[in-house]
Amino acid sequence: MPMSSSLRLGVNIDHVATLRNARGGKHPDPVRAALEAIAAGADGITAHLREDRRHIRDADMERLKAEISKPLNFEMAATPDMVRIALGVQPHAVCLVPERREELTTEGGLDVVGQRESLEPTIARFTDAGVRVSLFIAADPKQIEMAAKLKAPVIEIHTGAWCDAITDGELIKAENEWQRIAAGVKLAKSAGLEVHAGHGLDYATAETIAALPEIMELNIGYYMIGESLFVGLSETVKQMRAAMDRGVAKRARA
Ligand SMILES: CC(=O)[C@@H](O)[C@H](O)COP(=O)(O)O
Ligand SMILES: NCC(=O)COP(=O)(O)O
Repeated sequence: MPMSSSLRLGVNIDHVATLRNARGGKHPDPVRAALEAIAAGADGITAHLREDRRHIRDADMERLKAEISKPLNFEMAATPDMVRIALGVQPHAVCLVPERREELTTEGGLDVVGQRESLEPTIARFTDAGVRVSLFIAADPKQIEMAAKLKAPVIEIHTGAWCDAITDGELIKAENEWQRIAAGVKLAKSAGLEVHAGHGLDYATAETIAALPEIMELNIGYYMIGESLFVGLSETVKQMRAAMDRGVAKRARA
C-alpha cells in the first residue's frame, strides 16, 4: 500500500467553476475536473456552495453527487437554506465554514464557541441524516475543545494564515502559526476528533503538514487549479500526491 494511503487528498474544484462563470457558459465543467482528479488519484472532491454562488452552483453539487465515485465534501455556511440544500444532495460529508459575502476567500475559522447554540441542532440534523460533519476552524484550543463537545466527528484546521505568512515572507508569524497548528492537531486527536486541514496549501506546505501524523485528509483547491493551467490537472494531482507522500515518509522517521 502506498505511504499516502493514510493521508487522503480531497481536491477542491471551486475555481474551475470560477473560470466557467467568467463567460456564463458550461466550459470548463467542474464535474469533468472532478472526474479527472479522481482518475489521477484524488480520494475525494470538495466543493463550496457559497451563498452568493460565485463559483459552484446548486446543479454542480447535484451532478457531483450523481457522477463521482469518491466521497463528496460539501462546504457550506450553516444557514437554514444551505442545510436544506445539502440534505437534499446527501453528500458524504458537509464542512461547515464561515462566510462573509464581501470576502475574497474564507478568511478565518468558524466561531464554534460563539455559535454553539445554533450549530448543535445543525450537526445533529446532518448526523441523523447519515452525513458526516466537519467544522472548519482555526487551530485555537477553545474552538477545538468546543468542536469535540458539539460531537462533530471531524474538524478541518484552517491553514490560510500559515500559508499566507510563508508567501509574504513573514517568518516569525509563519513559525507561530505552524506551532499553533502542530499543537492544535495533537489536542484535536486526543479529544477524539478526526483531523483534516486545508486552505491555501501548495506543494511545499502540503509536504510540510503531511508530516503531522494526526492529519487524515488535506483539502486543496486554488493552487492546484492554477497549476493545472501549466501542467494539466492529472499531473498536478500526481505531483500533489507525491508531495504528500514525501511528508508522510517523514512521519515514519519522526
Ligand atoms: C472553505 C475553503 O477554504 C474553501 O472552500 C475555499 O474557501 C475555496 O473557495 P473560496 O476561494 O471561494 O474561498
Ligand atoms: N477547505 C479548504 C479547501 O477546500 C481548499 O482551499 P484552497 O486550497 O482552495 O485555498
